[in-house]
Amino acid sequence: MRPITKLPRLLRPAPSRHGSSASSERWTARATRDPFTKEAQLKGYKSRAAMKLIEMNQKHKLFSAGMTVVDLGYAPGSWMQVALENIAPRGRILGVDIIPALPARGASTIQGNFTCPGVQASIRRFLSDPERGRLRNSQIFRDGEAAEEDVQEASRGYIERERMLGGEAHGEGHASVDVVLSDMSEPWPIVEGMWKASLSAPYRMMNTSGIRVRDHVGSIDLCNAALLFCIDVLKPGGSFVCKFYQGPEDRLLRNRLDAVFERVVQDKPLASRQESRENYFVALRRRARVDKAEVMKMPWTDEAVE
Ligand SMILES: C[S@@+](CC[C@H](N)C(=O)[O-])C[C@H]1O[C@@H](n2cnc3c(N)ncnc32)[C@H](O)[C@@H]1O
Repeated sequence: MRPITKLPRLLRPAPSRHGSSASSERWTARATRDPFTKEAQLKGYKSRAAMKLIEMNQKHKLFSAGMTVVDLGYAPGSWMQVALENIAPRGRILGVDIIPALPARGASTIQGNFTCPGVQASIRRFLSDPERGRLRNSQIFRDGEAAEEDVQEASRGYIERERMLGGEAHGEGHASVDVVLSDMSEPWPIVEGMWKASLSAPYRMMNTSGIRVRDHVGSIDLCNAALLFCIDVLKPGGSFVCKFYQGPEDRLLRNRLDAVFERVVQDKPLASRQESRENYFVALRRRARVDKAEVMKMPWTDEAVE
């Protein structure tokens, strides 16, 4: 294979205002050698993170055609690309991120902090609409003429349309999601390079602070928030993938996941750098009956668990 000497802009860090810094040169040198970066680039993914989800999907069969997926922390959007490939053409995906980023074609997005109640309310509103971001009125313009029944259909509110679909009402997005993905990491501001950001190559915050305990606790908080959300919106049988940085609270998160899902696997995909404490829990088959209060009441320390 021809060696790749120049990385596409999305897979490169933004240079500093004064040209490339030593750290960005080191980053480029490492990325140029990295087989996962090369493969992601060749396959047209927005980042090498795609290779992690591809591997986890191969092992755990997360996706199938027609599914509804929520992708928490989607930017720049490579997990979204992988999910879309597997759920197309009728499947729907909603990405949520603090930063604005151009979504993959066919995806819907909400920009905001997932831990804010207002953002979660917007997600639920999106999920309670059976169309979930699909174009509603396209059929009206078929052959340039509006059929009367199409006009009537388009003018109905979504609650009425859902009622007409035959009792598929999900309330506030309740239990209508097949897979929740969370690759969120507590964001850390980057202090240079913002001037080069655009929607297709978004300004990206750093994923880790370099302070182990901080990265660990921050990631567990985000996983807990995502797990609570899963209890509300995942269908029985649905799956959840969440990233965390290893540390003493992994065990509690694992116990909570065990209470909500029939099978939980800890995974470190090959594309996840060996030197990183990044790990994933893949939780499969959400149980039908879950008591949210009981799950979140679970003891906080390992000693109390045993
Ligand atoms: C590692 S990146 C995700 C990469 C993505 N899975 C992909 O394949 O392109 C983590 C993302 O999580 C987002 N994030 C972190 N905390 C968040 C929060 N509380 N709400 C929404 N997004 C968040 C960050 O802005 C960042 O874009």
